[in-house]
Amino acid sequence: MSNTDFVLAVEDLTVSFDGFKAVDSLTMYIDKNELRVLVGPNGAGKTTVLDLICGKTKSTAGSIKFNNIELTKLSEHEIVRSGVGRKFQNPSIYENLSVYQNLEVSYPKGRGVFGSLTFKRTQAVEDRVRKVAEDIMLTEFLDMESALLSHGQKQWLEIGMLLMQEPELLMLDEPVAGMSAKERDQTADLLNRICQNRSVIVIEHDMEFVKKIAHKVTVLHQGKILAEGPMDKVQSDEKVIEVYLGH
Ligand SMILES: Nc1ncnc2c1ncn2[C@@H]1O[C@H](COP(=O)(O)OP(=O)(O)OP(=O)(O)O)[C@@H](O)[C@H]1O
Repeated sequence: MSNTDFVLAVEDLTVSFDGFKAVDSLTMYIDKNELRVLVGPNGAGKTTVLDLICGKTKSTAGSIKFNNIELTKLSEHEIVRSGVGRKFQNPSIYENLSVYQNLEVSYPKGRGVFGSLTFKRTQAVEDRVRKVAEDIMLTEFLDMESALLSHGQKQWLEIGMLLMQEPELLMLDEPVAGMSAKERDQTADLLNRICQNRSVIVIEHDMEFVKKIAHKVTVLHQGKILAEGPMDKVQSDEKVIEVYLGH
């Protein structure tokens, strides 16, 4: 069955590593402007699902359709160009560049990191940098060297660098790890803002944070879906309590 009503349709997705199925016949649909959170015990397959969607890992079977384009046949670069952004756990920003420059180099038609003499700082780039800086709460820090930002601000900057490319699907792996309580709240607000015009998939263990952001939660266990639905329903699911929340 091919479904065209979803931004992302994952169907019967499987990946085996030497016979071990890290993701096992997974079927999941993500709506336009949905914020979905993947939870589950260590080793459940959460990171592997994101690796499969962004093309870092190739599937053994099944399909991943993004706006009805089959992603399993595309390279990582082609997947990025099709509108999928992925943030890994550790921020990978250019520490010696300013916040402004980090955002600027992330603009799809912007200059490369090593600079291009022909690059002109167009109004479109400037406008986009300022809009994204506002979204990620770094307007006051645009001229600051990025190395001087707090850990949380570096995470936001990396989210901003992805936003510069206007992805239609953004995937974030444990975005609040290592953040203060205040930064977690600010990140929840940030994610609630950015999913207003794109879909977002977040992997997260902090259930208080999940409550603040999730439209729906998918609980993975041994590469399969154990439960899926709104947070309150998932939280009271006996199977979920037994294998995950009760620990
Ligand atoms: N490239 C690989 N080769 C072999 N095994 C792998 C590979 N990638 C993942 N795995 C295995 O697949 C399983 C799922 O791992 P994954 O990292 O997706 O889990 P997770 O749910 O993200 O866990 P965590 O919460 O600890 O990050 C684990 O048993 C892991 O060891």
